[in-house]
Amino acid sequence: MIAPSILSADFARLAEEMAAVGGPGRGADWLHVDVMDAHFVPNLTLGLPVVESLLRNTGTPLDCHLMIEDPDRWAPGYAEAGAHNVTVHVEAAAEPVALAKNLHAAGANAGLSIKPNTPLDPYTDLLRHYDTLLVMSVEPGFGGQKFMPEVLDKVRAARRMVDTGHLNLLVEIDGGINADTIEQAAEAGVDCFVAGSAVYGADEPERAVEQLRSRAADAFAHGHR
Ligand SMILES: O=C(CO)[C@@H](O)[C@H](O)COP(=O)(O)O
Repeated sequence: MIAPSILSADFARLAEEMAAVGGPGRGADWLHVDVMDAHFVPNLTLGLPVVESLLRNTGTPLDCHLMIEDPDRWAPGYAEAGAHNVTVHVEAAAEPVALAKNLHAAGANAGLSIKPNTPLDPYTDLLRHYDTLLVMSVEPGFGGQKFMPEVLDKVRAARRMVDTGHLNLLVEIDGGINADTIEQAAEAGVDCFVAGSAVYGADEPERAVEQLRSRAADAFAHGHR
């Protein structure tokens, strides 16, 4: 799956930018929306009122990545608004099990994200309550950063736990994904790739999505033969 990150889109033309990457069946599978509060990360983007408008203007499922403090308080609002997947950071959530239950009760899938230096091991039991694991492959906060291949060990570990039935979730990766880096991520076992600058920085964003998808599919098959 490919989830273009609208962080790299033109914020004055978000409806057109979402349409430019297509939708289910042709183009983007999900649209990735980075919510940043200038506290959990040193950047400020958008919040619930904008997400509500985005939901009214697209049929593509929204994948909301909350890089915010106190997600226990704020994340359920994104689920109630109709986001398909709401991801919170394990480093910020106070009661992640209760939070996942609240997200499910509000009708969304629950995602848990880990920063590059956060280990996976302490959270594997917790992940049984989640539908998505978002492995950050850059320090969260900004688009256009360099991919950190060292996080792929966490992807491989998560993939093994999914393939052996210990976990039941999608493995997602975010940060520095482009035509050069997507193959190693796919070989490690990623299911869903977030890409911002590689999609919205391309001359033809929808074509960039399809190129990423085809490279990932070939590499995934290669890594799991
Ligand atoms: O969450 C983030 C950044 O914190 C990402 O979703 C970025 O939007 C990815 O941008 P690229 O690295 O693909 O340019």
